[in-house]
Amino acid sequence: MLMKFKAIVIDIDGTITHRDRKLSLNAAAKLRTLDVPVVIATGNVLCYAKAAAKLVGVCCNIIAENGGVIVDGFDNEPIVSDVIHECEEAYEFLSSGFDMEKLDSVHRRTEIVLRSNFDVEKAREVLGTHFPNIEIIDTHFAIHIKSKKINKGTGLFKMAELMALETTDFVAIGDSINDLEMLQEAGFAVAVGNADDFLKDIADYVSEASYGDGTVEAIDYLQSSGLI
Ligand SMILES: O=C(O)COP(=O)(O)O
Ligand SMILES: [Mg+2]
Repeated sequence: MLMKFKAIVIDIDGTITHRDRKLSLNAAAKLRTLDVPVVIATGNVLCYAKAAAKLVGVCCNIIAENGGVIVDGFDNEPIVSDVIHECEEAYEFLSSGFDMEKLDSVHRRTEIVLRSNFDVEKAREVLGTHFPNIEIIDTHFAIHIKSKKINKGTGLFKMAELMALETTDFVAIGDSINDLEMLQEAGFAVAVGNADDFLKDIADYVSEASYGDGTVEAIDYLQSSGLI
């Protein structure tokens, strides 16, 4: 029997936006029509993700800060992972040698995010083995200093529990490195056309179209194949 997936978990930047982060109206319109719940999973802070979810019209189960912050309902208290201290220490360690500009630091609770204006490879080298639980990732939209213990995959695991679903009940859609674990954890993985090659390699479906139009194409495919 054909597997019917019960929910969708979807990235924001690069997946329901254009290259310049403007919302893809096509993707928003498509997501709004779905009968299955749509969970937003993003590297952005919770208030940004909540506003995006509300405006797109999917609301309101959200995985923010790459899994560090999770909320199941617009007005509920978020679950916040206790991982910021080591990220702060890694940032302090690096900041004397690099010209780093923090983004959204007032609202960010579990990771440090930086503008993409410094040599990330070099920073990883300098970090070396000093912080074994910390990684630096580049989503093409920002640089994240984050705990290795947290990602959108661990976030999806918690969210699935909150929704009384299995992670394999989800279709996951994304575009970059911070979506990797989520796509691996989900029952069906979609990479949009602009996605990194390593994401396309592990995806069950790779859209020809890029950005928001890639999401529309993938959802059309899921619907016409009876997968959702
Ligand atoms: O926060 C980022 O760097 C990218 O955000 P995204 O996870 O919504 O693509
Ligand atoms: Mg993205």
